[in-house]
Formats: sequence, C-alpha cells, structure tokens
Amino acid sequence: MSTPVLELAHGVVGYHGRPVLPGVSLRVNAGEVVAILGANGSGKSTLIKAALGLLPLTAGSARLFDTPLGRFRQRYRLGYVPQRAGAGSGVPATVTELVSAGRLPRRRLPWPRWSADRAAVTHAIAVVGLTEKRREPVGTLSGGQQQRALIARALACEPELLVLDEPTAGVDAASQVAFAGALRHFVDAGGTVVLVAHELGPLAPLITRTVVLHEGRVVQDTAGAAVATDSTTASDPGTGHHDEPPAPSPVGWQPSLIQELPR
Ligand SMILES: Nc1ncnc2c1ncn2[C@@H]1O[C@H](COP(=O)(O)OP(=O)(O)OP(=O)(O)O)[C@@H](O)[C@H]1O
Repeated sequence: MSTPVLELAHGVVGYHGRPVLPGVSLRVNAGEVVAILGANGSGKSTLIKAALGLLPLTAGSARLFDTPLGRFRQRYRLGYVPQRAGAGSGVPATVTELVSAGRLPRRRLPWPRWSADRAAVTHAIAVVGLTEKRREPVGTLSGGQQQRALIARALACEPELLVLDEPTAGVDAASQVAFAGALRHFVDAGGTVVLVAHELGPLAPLITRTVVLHEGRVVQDTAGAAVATDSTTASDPGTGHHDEPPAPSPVGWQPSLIQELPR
C-alpha cells in the first residue's frame, strides 16, 4: 500500500465568500511526481496552498504525511516554493546565506550543528548548479538562477515533499534544464514532488502523474506527463492577472485536448 504524503478530501476554499474550489479531492503518494495543470484562475495555487494549510478550508479535510493538518508539526519534511517568489530584489544576501535560511526548520537547539548544516547547504547549492555563484548576492543573478537558489533553499532542509508553484515560469532554458536535473536528483533519492505548471518543458520526463484542474475541479487525473494543446492552459506572464476561464464547451471539458507525452 502506498504511503500518502499529501491529501485533500472534499476541500472547499473560497475568497471573500466566492468559492474557488467547490470540493476538491487529491491524494499524492510517496515517490510520485505530480504535475497540476490548468488554465489561469482554475485554482491550482489555491489547491496547493489549501493542502499545505496556507489557506483555510471552509469544508473538507487535509492531511500531510498521514497527519491531520492541524496536528502536523514536522514542517521540515516539506519544501514549498511559492509562485513568483522573487529571491533577490534589493536583498544583499548571498546565495549561501539565502540557502542557509532554508536549513532553519531542521535545526534544533543546542545550536549549531555546523557540519551537517553546512554539508546540506553546500549540497543543495551544488544540486541546482550554483556552486560557482555561491558567494554572489542573489540580486545579481538572472531570474532563472534566482529561481534555482529558491529551489536550493527548499532542498536545504532535506524535505521529503517538494511543492513548487510554477517553478519554471519565466526561467531561461539553461536554468530549466539545471532545475530538471536537481529535481531528478531529488526524486531518485525517494522524494515526492507536486508542481504547478503551464508548460512542462524539460520536466516532462520526470512527471509520473498529471492532474488537470478546471474551475476548481479535477477534470483529468492520468499517469505520466501530459500537455495542453489549446489555450486553456495558456499562461499570462505579462500582467500576472487571471484570465476568465474559458466557457465550457457544449460537451464539457475535452480530455482529448490533453496529449500524453512519452515517458
Ligand atoms: N488572494 C486572493 N483573493 C481573491 N481572489 C483570489 C486570490 N487568489 C486567487 N484568487 C482567485 O481565485 C481563483 C483561482 O486562483 P488561483 O491563483 O488558485 O488559480 P491558478 O490556477 O493558480 O491561476 P494561475 O495559473 O494564473 O496562477 C482566481 O479566480 C483568482 O482570481
């Protein structure tokens, strides 16, 4: 029997009384690499925030590592990189300093456990390919490198679950490839990944399952990677605003719009 890592059961979430998730259920097991796809505003970010306890559920329940969210205390077991996190603007911290901050959930008194902490930070930076940049202020790095530094920060506490909200949005091709390599490393070591994406790009071969959201509901849940071939998953990076979701076609959502990719 697979071990559940993240579970949302009939979760209802809304903003200012407006329901966004009308009762969504999702269970992710250890070792899965789940891509959550869907149009702008379909509720992808809301779903992962609710599953992590960052947004309250109006109804339903959530569990992390088989523990009800309200009783879950082992935050070091998960790493979360929010959407458009932005690592560096105006912050003089170096890559090493930023990544070291990610180590904090693992630290216990008495402080410090230097060797283990240093090794974890050094390793996380190496895995995302930023060793040569480790002493540079984060603000001087490219957007893709900053994103990799944020991933390294999440990896530094040696999580078992990584939750990434559009980790490659606006990221240059080289950084996307480096990021995919870091994720492969994490997955090969037994990690579980949930990521929100518009385009999978170099991440596609890693994906073991694709969940598609439409208007807050899971409309497709299939093995392997899939990619949308129409505008329903087009991103809106220019404004950051949410487009209205497309009107449902007379026959409803068409799974045929999602193509299976080779694994
Ligand atoms: N803080 C908020 N306050 C009010 N409404 C919000 C808030 N955050 C999101 N929403 C609305 O909830 C709906 C779902 O948003 P969400 O960000 O979860 O979608 P998404 O699928 O992640 O979209 P995107 O791909 O554009 O990031 C949208 O209609 C959005 O405008």
